[in-house]
Amino acid sequence: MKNTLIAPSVLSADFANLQRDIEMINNSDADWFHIDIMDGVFVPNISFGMPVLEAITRHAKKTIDVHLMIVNPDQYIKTFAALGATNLTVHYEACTHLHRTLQAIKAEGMKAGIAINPHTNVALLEDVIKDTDVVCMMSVNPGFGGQSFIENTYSKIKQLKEIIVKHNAPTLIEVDGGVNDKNAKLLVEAGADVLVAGNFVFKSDNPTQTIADLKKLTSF
Ligand SMILES: O=C(CO)[C@H](O)[C@H](O)COP(=O)(O)O
Repeated sequence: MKNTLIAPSVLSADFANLQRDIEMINNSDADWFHIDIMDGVFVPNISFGMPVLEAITRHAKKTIDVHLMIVNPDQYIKTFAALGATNLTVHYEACTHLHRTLQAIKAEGMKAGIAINPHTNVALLEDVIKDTDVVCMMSVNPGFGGQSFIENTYSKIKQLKEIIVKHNAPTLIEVDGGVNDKNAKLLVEAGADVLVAGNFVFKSDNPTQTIADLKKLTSF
């Protein structure tokens, strides 16, 4: 039985009612809180920073999956560890010494993740895959929620899964961007382990039910 992990993206939450939305996730079938940190440099958007993350982790009762869409992520590893991040994911495209960055994340007691943009070939991860706990595969261009899913993601997942199996790596495949009820099962069949969903969850009439439906749809 495949137990797919569901990670609602807080980026799409109602920030005027953030505690309400955090409690919704706490009480739902979701597995992770997906936290999108954007600096306005690596991506053309600024989301939120440490004060908001501190407020989230004060109330969140599930895995805190932090996705850094920032330049110079090495500068902030200790900060996010202190704020309670469970997973810390950096962008391949933002790291000069990626292997060292992964080691630094683990040294702070966090799971180490690598995110790749739609244009980045998964083969570039082969030499660090055994050191990687999560690969966050962007299925939209990073920076905004509510974008359309990029279709070649399926083949990238299959290619990445082959690399993970070849190296007997502990790596989870997380898909981030444009996930919905139309592509979720196909993504899991291609090899995805974790599905990030922002707008599909938070813009629905009943986010709790939407999460439950996604979980049921992808656990088979
Ligand atoms: O990383 C992100 C944007 O850069 C978001 O997590 C991603 O887009 C999820 O939002 P949605 O499900 O609405 O696409």
